[in-house]
Amino acid sequence: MSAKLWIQQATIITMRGEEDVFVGDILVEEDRILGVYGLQQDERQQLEQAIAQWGTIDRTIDASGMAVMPGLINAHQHTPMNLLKCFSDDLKLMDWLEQKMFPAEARMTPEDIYWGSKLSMAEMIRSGTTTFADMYIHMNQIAHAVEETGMRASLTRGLVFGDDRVQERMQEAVDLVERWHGGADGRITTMFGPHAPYTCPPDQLRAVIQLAESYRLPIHIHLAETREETAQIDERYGQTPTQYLYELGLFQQLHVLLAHGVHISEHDMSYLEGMRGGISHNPLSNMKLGCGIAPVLELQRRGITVGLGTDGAGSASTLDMFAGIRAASLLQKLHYGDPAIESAYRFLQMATIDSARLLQLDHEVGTIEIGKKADLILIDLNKPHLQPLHHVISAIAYAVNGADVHTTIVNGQVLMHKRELLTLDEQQVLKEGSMRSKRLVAGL
Ligand SMILES: CSC[C@H]1O[C@@H](n2cnc3c(O)ncnc32)[C@H](O)[C@@H]1O
Ligand SMILES: [Zn+2]
Repeated sequence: MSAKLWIQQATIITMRGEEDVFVGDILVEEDRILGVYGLQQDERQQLEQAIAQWGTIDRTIDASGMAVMPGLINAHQHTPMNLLKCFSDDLKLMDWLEQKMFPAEARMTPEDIYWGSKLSMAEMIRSGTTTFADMYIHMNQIAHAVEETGMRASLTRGLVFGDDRVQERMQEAVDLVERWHGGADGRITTMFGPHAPYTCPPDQLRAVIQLAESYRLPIHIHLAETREETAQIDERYGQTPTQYLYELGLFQQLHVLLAHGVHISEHDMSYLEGMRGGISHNPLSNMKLGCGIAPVLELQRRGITVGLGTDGAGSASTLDMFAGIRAASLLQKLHYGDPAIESAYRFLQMATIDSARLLQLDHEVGTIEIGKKADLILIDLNKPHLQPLHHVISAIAYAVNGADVHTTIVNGQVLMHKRELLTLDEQQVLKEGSMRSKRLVAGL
């Protein structure tokens, strides 16, 4: 249960500035950070006073030899796709979707979605992700899984149009929003989710934009993932995918979470400049599907927020955001042929506070600050691949793996401690996941 938690003697990485790294203690009361204390004498006195006022303490965690940082925020995911991981690799996006994913998804029952999303949540909690943005079907099941696991999530009913079930799908999107926005003690928020320019014709896209505007909620959509998408949208509408969304008015009022943004030209960027929201960069998925390298640094130079996601495990094969951070950084070094092109710290920001901005949660999570939600991870640094520790930020960006996460806390609740999952029956999740995945992929 959330109550009074004292994290002692950690290397605290607040993500409020590159130099804001120090050894100290954190007090958590209920769901929020009550205090952050360094080793200076006055801060020690403040800590002692706070502890004295508390009286009883529910839990102390000795975090010496560990780093504590804000939980990672995966800005683009399809959680149930963990059931479809590593069964159909080495295909191009459209072939992979049409020949493998869509047919497997057509077999998915609500129970499959529930267990597939729980499998992803187990993997995320284990690897230090505390919040994720999800776009999928049967979202009620995912919301229940979020409620039970204690994670924080932004949920979206993905809308693929192309048959006569448009109204039914729109209604499901509305039902999700009405039932779950602000649910699970405020840990769940929602968005509207037209899937992509190539699966959403103009009339339907306009209808979703109107809906989102009437609910004052954001939109989550795939954009400009492949060259094929650019060619297809050009053929249909004589526009780039970014221009297509711009001309439909997507960027006028709404906060928009764009997934991928790989094929965005200099000219396209002028459509995005000043937009609310931004782009989830998903380097693992982009590399695996051979999509290309997103112009991350150019977008950021134009003031467009770029956060970090994995995409579903069906394409990324892993939900380990530390692998995503490393990939994002190495890709840009390689792309520019310049190892100094961007700092390690900047990529950690993308996975924390910048992703939080994309989910409109930056007032609550993404940094360690008094009054913010206690979404924290402890990383065990006392390992051969992390020692000697010259520079903790470099170690986290280039050498830490999800398996180094020792403790995961969301909303003040400890979800994993000493690598034991506390809100999930891991054996049951593994068993259900493996059994269900066999049926979904049989013959595909
Ligand atoms: C209708 S729910 C979401 C939908 O998105 C599909 N999907 C998974 N990964 C990607 C990707 O990289 N690009 C586009 N669409 C993707 C998933 O299979 C679901 O059908
Ligand atoms: Zn996706």
